[in-house]
Amino acid sequence: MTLQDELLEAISWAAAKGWTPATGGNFSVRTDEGYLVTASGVDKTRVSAEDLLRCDLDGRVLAGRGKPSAESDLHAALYRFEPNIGCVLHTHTLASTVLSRRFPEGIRLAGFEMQKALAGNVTHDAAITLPVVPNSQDMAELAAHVQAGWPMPWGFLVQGHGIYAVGESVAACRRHLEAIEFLLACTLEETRWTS
Ligand SMILES: CSC[C@@H](O)[C@@H](O)C(=O)COP(=O)(O)O
Ligand SMILES: [Zn+2]
Repeated sequence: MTLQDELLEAISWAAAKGWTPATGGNFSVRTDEGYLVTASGVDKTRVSAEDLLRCDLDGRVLAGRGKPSAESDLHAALYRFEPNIGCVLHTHTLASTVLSRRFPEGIRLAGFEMQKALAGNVTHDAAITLPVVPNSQDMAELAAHVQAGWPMPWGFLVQGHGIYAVGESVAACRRHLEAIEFLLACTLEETRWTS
């Protein structure tokens, strides 16, 4: 399968899960020349190859129709920060939106078997933190918030906004995104018990 097809499949998968409401979310994969990213404002349940733009690592459009994602420059920054990042998947989910507002200092996870789906974790018996960065419409500012908390090997949450998952490949990034979403759903449920 080509990288483009892997990306399109990942977008359809995330959209089918209901993680991209009202055109929310953006998605990219690293290429030889930079990255391939979703166009801005498209319905992620109906994305096709014509809705992807080719960009260089400075975020300049090399080819493609329409405008790149409003958050394309953040994708570019992530690829520049870490040469091992091969894919960036961003979703707007209920749990990530609510919990990133409730816990802006980061979301502590401990005792979940699913933590092992996040690279570098081999046991449930560890406390890890999912970073949360303040939201901004200015991608340079948002990227600076992310850089200040780097490294973030699985991704991060943007406050009141959603999840940015990263991974070495599309498959690894999908695993991180799904694990983060599952761990957040568990945490949201537990937060309800205790509040
Ligand atoms: C529909 S609100 C979400 C947007 O503001 C943005 O955060 C987003 O995820 C999608 O923007 P896009 O420009 O389509 O990539
Ligand atoms: Zn978004």
